[in-house]
Amino acid sequence: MAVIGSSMGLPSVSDIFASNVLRLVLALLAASGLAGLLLDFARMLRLHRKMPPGPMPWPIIGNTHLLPKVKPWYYFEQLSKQFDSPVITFWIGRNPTVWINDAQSASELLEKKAAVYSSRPRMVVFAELTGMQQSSDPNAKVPGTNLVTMFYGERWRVHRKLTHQGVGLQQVRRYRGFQNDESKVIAYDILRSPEQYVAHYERYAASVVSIIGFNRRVSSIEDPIITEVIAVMQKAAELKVPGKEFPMLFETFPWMARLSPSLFPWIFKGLGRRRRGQEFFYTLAEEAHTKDPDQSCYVNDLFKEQPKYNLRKQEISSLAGNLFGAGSDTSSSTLITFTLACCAFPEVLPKVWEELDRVVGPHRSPSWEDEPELVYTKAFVKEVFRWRSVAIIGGQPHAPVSDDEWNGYIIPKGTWTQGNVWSIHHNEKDFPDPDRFNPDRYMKDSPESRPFPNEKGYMTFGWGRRVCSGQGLAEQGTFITVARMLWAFNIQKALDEQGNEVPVDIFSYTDGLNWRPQPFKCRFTVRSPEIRAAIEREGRQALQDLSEYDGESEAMDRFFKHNKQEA
Ligand code: HEM
Repeated sequence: MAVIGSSMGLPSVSDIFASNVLRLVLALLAASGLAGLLLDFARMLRLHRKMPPGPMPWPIIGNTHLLPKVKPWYYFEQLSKQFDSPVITFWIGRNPTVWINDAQSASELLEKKAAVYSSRPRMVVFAELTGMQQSSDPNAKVPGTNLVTMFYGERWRVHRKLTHQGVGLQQVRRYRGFQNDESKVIAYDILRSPEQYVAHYERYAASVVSIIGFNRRVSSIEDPIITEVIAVMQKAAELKVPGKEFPMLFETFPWMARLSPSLFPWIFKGLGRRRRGQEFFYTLAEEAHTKDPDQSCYVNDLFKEQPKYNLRKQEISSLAGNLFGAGSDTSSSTLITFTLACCAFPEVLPKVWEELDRVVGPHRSPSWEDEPELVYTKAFVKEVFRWRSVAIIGGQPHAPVSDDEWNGYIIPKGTWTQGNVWSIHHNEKDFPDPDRFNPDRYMKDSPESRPFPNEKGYMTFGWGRRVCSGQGLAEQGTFITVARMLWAFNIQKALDEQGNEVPVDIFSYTDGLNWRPQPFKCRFTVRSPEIRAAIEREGRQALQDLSEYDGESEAMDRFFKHNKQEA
């Protein structure tokens, strides 16, 4: 019968058996997939109950569907109010992330328990796929390369120590001379081409770290280190923000990262650029070292330390590159924010001018020695750091090295823990009328001053053991530059063709985790003929003094020419 059936086009017994087996296998696969999903969702629900409050997660996608397209820090501030808790949990895919929204909780968790919150979470895209890796174990199969993303541990300590040898608090006083000179050049440049003020700030910031790192100044706003590197940093900072473009899939299902890169060309194209960037900084370092191995600069120190710490090529590259990556976009964006604040809040200027005119006068610009007497100017600088902090979600996330507890809630080991600096600096309780730029809140006896959990009164540079390595350099440079710009110019809104002021928007910022104001026009008017003469005299002298750092980089020319050809 079976033979007859088969010859008539009916399935044979073996066919029926095979298709039943296939169905069974498929059913088993589906059942085990479903069981896995249910188990995973049960894990999510269990954690949801134990962790700080937040919206109910869905299986697999968590709360991802709730994420706004851009600037999620506003949304997390709202969530914190909605759940009446300064610390909230938000599920990005299958992973819980914790967002800290006020200064007291940030201080309790990230400062007082600095030893616990000293690590970084696993970052599949930004550390593993870029080839940087995160292990802090020097004997790991694939050790970490960059201190910014490295897990807390032995290798991270070596990188942190080396970075501090370059830009630590003890070191940065030595840089005051050329940092001050580069800041004088900003004022001189703005006098001559005020419409390019952003490029002047960027040149200044890049030049300071370039002298520290490579003993070579960045003398032109056309230098590719500005036009290319800062642009790449801005793009990378946008991608790192959880939102529409955040490569959530890889973080949620890390195994996907092992699939062929050709399946995700849009992501891997960007990562390729980043890899080339890593080679680029090594080439620059090697060039500076070969030119003058005895010259005192950071990369020469790194080459000296290389045998002691067994530094790999990629590590030298990342240590040198971090000066630009972490230090140039952040410092220049802070100065752009300062300029916006002057345009939007002209009423704060007369008080700071009164102090600068009294302490400094019109015949020379402010100096480091004036600092103790420039009390209001220092309050002004603090308010610049607070008002629109550049690292608006505190840079990279922290992660606890062991399970932790906060207010009876659990925060498991390795949890992505982010200080929402926007919310921290925008809290009415600590900073009444927070969108108003108001240096008075940093004056001790002012009725607008409020207690804060740290002495500085802001959390712009992060927390605990991962606090910004370049904080001293950035604070000292921002102080001298803001003081000089305030002394030199009346910075105002631009005028249109009819002579009316063009309004500025204090909410119009870029979307990256290092944000800056969207381009806006403004007016720089020198405050007096005596001040103009002083800016010109000091600017010329500064350029002369800085000429010892002038020089071309063939490696850089080659790299950017090659890149242009490839593009
Ligand atoms: C206004 C300027 C700057 C701001 C607002 C800023 C802010 C930050 C923030 C918020 C972090 C993360 C801290 C944390 O995880 O708790 C950070 C880390 C870091 N910053 Fe800065 N930064 C600035 C300038 C600089 C400069 C000039 C350098 C070096 C030349 C630098 C080097 C670093 C490094 C190496 C890290 C990683 C530290 C680690 O993970 O251990 N930064 N910065």
